[in-house]
Amino acid sequence: MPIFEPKTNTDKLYAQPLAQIDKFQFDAQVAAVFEDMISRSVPGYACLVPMMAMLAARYAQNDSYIYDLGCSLGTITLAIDQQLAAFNLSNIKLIAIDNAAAMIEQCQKNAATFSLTHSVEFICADIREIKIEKASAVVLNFTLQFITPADRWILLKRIYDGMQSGAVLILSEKITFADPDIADKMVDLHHAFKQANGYSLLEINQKRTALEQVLIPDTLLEHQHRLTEIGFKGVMLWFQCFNFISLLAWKN
Ligand SMILES: C[S@@+](CC[C@H](N)C(=O)[O-])C[C@H]1O[C@@H](n2cnc3c(N)ncnc32)[C@H](O)[C@@H]1O
Ligand SMILES: O=C(O)C(=O)C[C@]1(C(=O)O)C=C[C@@H](O)C=C1
Repeated sequence: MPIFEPKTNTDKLYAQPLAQIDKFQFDAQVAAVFEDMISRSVPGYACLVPMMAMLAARYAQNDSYIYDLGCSLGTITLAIDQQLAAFNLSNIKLIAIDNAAAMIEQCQKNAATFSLTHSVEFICADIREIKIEKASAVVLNFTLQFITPADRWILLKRIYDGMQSGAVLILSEKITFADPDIADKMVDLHHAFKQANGYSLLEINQKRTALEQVLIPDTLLEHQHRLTEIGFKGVMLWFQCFNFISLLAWKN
């Protein structure tokens, strides 16, 4: 019995043997099955979405912006819009950004079916190039891992500089481990999770190859050191399921 039942188009992108495995990219084919793909591929995703939205809503401030960087289909943004209702805030704008045109198009269609209670802007752009300002909460949900490692520090520093006093960064990532035994066990458990959700070994292996040079995970220690070095006052691990984690980092 799968842990998650597919809600939309089922992801079969790697179900057949491929003569050549291209680098994974967030194109129209991926956007069409993304909801199913991420739910069946990221352990804990179904729990992460409402909890991250709750965290963002908890730290949101009046007259500020909340950013969802690498928003894909806008799942987190829509969840934040709902969760804000409990916190009595005014003049909040949600800004959701992704550089994959297919994702932003689908995202806008999704949002149109919701009755949004806040101002929401969807932008198709590279998050390394946009201005970040007046932020009370910034979400990076499995996005930083797709940014070239050399660009990660400066991106996080720009986010930090655009955050108001007391603001938070919620950073979820697939991680790797310094201990090779633990690293192997975590990868094995992640693959078992995928198998339990109906992916075949062929699908798992072909997607792993496609992701190899595209998704480059850091260790938890690397994340913690970088955030502290940049100036975050505190960095707290609030979620972990196998090799998938989420951190809450806050500014003084
Ligand atoms: C794993 S998905 C994120 C999932 C999404 N945050 C969610 O919770 O459903 C990674 C997303 O980051 C986007 N992305 C990767 N690099 C980017 C960049 N430089 N600028 C903007 N978006 C980027 C991809 O297009 C993709 O939609
Ligand atoms: O499928 C995998 O192996 C993953 O690492 C999951 C992951 C991610 O963490 O971003 C990779 C690509 C897709 O965007 C969805 C999920």
